[in-house]
Amino acid sequence: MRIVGLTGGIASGKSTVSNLFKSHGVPVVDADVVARDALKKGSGGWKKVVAAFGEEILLENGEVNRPMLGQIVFSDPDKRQFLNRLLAPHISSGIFWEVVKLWLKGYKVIVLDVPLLFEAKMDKFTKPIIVVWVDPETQIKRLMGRDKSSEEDAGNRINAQMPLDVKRNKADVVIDNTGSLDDLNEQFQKVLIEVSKPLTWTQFWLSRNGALIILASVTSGVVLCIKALS
Ligand SMILES: CC(C)(COP(=O)(O)OP(=O)(O)OC[C@H]1O[C@@H](n2cnc3c(N)ncnc32)[C@H](O)[C@@H]1O)[C@@H](O)C(=O)NCCC(=O)NCCS
Ligand SMILES: Nc1ncnc2c1ncn2[C@@H]1O[C@H](COP(=O)(O)OP(=O)(O)OP(=O)(O)O)[C@@H](O)[C@H]1O
Repeated sequence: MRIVGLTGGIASGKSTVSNLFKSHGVPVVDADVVARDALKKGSGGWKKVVAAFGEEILLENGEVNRPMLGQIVFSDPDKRQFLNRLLAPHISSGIFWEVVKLWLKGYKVIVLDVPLLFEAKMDKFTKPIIVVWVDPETQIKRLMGRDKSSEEDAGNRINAQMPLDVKRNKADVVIDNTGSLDDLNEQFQKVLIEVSKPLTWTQFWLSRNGALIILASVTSGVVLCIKALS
């Protein structure tokens, strides 16, 4: 299986590119969705966040007040690192299981849409790595437009990530999304051809057996736990 990395800056257009992949039948694992699940009321991530940030971070219905938590962590790098450390194991295991499910369904190509692919060092599991780039003026304009946020809030969110130019230099493929949606679609069609090329025999062997070894390890771990508990 080919695991394609899709990343970029906040509001650079990753979800827009993800939707193009999905509309062409390529499944996408969206790290933002996984991260949202990891913060759902009662989950392991939720418990850690409530213990760390206090019950004042909750809405009346017990869910995390996301805008409030966002205000806190995007204006304070230490608190953001702290939140990242709390949620990272839940997000990476959530992504792992989504990948396993798609692999078991027989998909040959899947896309991981992970805003913090480089920051979280998940880039080593994906090939090729696609970076969706936009120029800084367009990025802040689109971010403020989409989230109805102030220039200060949008700037804080942009500065919370590795600079987009640095990400661009680490990419195997760059999609420049500064232009129109038609421009984006034109670039996407070339990328789609590239990522749909069959794997070489070596890549195929490594991906198939790598996944089998991981599955076997997880299964034997579960069996050992059940034996130890019984
Ligand atoms: C702080 C939270 C509650 C704010 O929620 P909110 O609904 O306002 O934003 P949302 O989750 O939709 O994220 C929007 C974008 O912000 C950026 N972003 C999110 N978390 C982070 C972070 N920790 N560091 C830098 N950028 C981030 C991403 O580009 C993301 O696409 C939320 O972002 C969160 O739980 N973040 C920590 C989990 C995480 O690292 N998510 C990114 C997945 S790799
Ligand atoms: N080429 C384009 N022309 C005009 N608007 C665009 C273009 N591409 C994306 N947008 C708009 O810009 C905003 C940001 O795009 P999108 O949500 O895809 O970014 P993202 O990288 O997924 O953001 P996030 O990191 O927050 O998840 C959205 O409102 C989207 O509709």
